[in-house]
Amino acid sequence: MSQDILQVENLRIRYGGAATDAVRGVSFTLGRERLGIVGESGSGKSTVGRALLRLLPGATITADTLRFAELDLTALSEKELLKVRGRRMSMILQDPKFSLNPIRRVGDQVAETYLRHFNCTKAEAREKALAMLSAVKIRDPERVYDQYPHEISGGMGQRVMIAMMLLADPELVIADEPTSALDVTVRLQVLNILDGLVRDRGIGLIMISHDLNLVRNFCDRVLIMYAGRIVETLAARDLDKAQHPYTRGLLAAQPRIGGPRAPLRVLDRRPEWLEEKA
Ligand SMILES: Nc1ncnc2c1ncn2[C@@H]1O[C@H](COP(=O)(O)OP(=O)(O)OP(=O)(O)O)[C@@H](O)[C@H]1O
Repeated sequence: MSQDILQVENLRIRYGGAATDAVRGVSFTLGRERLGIVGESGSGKSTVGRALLRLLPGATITADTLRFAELDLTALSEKELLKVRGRRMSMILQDPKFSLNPIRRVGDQVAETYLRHFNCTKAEAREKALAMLSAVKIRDPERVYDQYPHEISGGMGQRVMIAMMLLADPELVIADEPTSALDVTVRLQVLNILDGLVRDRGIGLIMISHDLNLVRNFCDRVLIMYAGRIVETLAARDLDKAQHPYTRGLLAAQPRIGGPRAPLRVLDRRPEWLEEKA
């Protein structure tokens, strides 16, 4: 049997009312690895991520295959999805402000994730939540547990979100720009945590990012998306050897610190890149 955690074949997604598909025939597999998805804003990266959790109300999702472990994701009912989301598959978003409930204590929100999926007491869920807050390097978890979201910093909020998403020990984590709002030190800590999950627990990780340096250094493989399609798939270490002119354009458009001053490059876009492959 395949070791892939995820198999995606010919995934198409159209938002309600849109004239064209936001994602147009995307295919890839994910093993127990770190897979980066990069591309400019609007290329469809987040839409692919959300489609895997079927978190796209009003959008039409079709695929020849959309398989997560033994599950056919296209066939799951909403009730079945509730058992999968946050338990076997979870998504870390860029900004904790949109994901934490402002009027509930941080720790209660984390513990609730555990209570929802496991048959345990509130005290056990609290213990689990405190342990996970420590695991994401929150120094005083007891104090943070009792705080409200507005009382903690953005970096801490992001770690709380990550704790919440990892508490139920998921097999697949989709991280959508998880570190772009964080300062450099916290960012490294978060990447270390995610890296440890892949190496020690064998999860599959999808890292959605604009940051080519990040995916080059952190991921095993990279998918490059342009206008709803994957234009190139590469081993992350080979990113600089990319062949597709769009990927080459993305690489060339990165600002370089310390190099000679030069005008920032503008991305070239050609109509033939939009064409469907035969
Ligand atoms: N809720 C929505 N309703 C309608 N169209 C949407 C919605 N969300 C995204 N889109 C459209 O789908 C396309 C893909 O957007 P998506 O957010 O997936 O891109 P992205 O590559 O993740 O961009 P970013 O890096 O800015 O998040 C874009 O054309 C976008 O305008």
